[in-house]
Amino acid sequence: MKITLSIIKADIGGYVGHSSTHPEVVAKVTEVAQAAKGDLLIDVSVLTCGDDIALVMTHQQGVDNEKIHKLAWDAFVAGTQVARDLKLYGAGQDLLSDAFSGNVRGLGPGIAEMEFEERKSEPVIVFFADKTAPSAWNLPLYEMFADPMNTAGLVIDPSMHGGFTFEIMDVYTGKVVKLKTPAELYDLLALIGSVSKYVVRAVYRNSDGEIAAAASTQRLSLMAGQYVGKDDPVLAVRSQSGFPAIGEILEPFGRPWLVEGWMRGSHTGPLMPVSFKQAKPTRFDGPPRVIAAGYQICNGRLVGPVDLFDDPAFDMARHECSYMANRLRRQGIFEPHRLPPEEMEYTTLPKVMERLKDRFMDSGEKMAKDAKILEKEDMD
Ligand SMILES: O=C(COP(=O)(O)O)[C@@H](O)[C@H](O)[C@H](O)COP(=O)(O)O
Ligand SMILES: [Mg+2]
Ligand SMILES: [Mg+2]
Ligand SMILES: [Mg+2]
Repeated sequence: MKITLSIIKADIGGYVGHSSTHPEVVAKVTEVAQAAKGDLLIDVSVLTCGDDIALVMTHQQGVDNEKIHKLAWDAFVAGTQVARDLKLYGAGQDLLSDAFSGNVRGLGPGIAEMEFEERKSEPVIVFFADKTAPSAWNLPLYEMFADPMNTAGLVIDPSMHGGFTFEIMDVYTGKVVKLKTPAELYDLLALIGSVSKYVVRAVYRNSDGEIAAAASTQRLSLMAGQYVGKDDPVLAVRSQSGFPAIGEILEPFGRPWLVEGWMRGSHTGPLMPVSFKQAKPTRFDGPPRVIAAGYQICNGRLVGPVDLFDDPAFDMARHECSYMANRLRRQGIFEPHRLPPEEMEYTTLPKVMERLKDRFMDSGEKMAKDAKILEKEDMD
């Protein structure tokens, strides 16, 4: 049975500020999506992380389907109305357009979709993060699908031994390139290590071309031309029997690393793996959070979710994140905690620079340097 897994997410209003969602808003979004069950949708499950809501949907309409995208859009529009009635913060924040036009791509919401033949048993993990960018998935996807020090199955399991192909997107041009690992591993790392420019869009198994993972790659600031909140990405990963085991997929999150986002989308911070209940970024609007929702898909039905980071085995990672957060917060507004100027292009920082530009005067340094050059030219 061929099914499509579509995850479409948006921030349509925060409670309180940008920290969480309001139950009445989530209930409205759920109600609209549930109404399509048995007709357009086989099943739907609603997840929240911070101030974002994700619709995890199964259906048989294929990817980029207008009806599915419109359903998600309508659910978010209905939820926005509830957020407005409650005067929640940033009601309708990620709905960048007044009207739906064929596809939610480019309209604000994040999308991760994949179509596949449902296996005898189909375990899937949906990761959902708040206060960060799609590039947050670059490092863990590399570890899950290309690093045998993380994923033992790459060495031990014959069905994974052929490796995986990564589809990488340049977020500025929208161009994509496919790189095959292990053969092109170093080329892959040369690209995805540049997290502000390249993001992983999908991963495929080399032996048969089966899709293994799909991620949202939408960069809100590039769509809106200014900072309107962080992208807060989603990622779907298929597991077991020729794909990495659940434990291999979760393992990268046990050793925290730094991602971009956090306060005002302008800082570097650790990505903290948390339970559904702890997905409320409060300290300095963070640190960035990620949840992992496990499902077994049964004839399209989403059996789950299981809260996979609700596990004491991730306590150490959470403590480590708090420790890393303390160390970084000591830097205050100074780089490298605050992102470099190129990354601040879509925030209000350029406006400050513009206001100050005419106040820059020649310093004695430059005049002295110019005088030395003239002196040298005269002597020559
Ligand atoms: O990045 C943030 C929100 O991101 P999000 O809505 O989760 O995409 C926050 O840190 C805000 O930028 C910050 O709280 C300031 O918000 P405003 O007062 O400018 O709305
Ligand atoms: Mg928000
Ligand atoms: Mg958010
Ligand atoms: Mg956001």
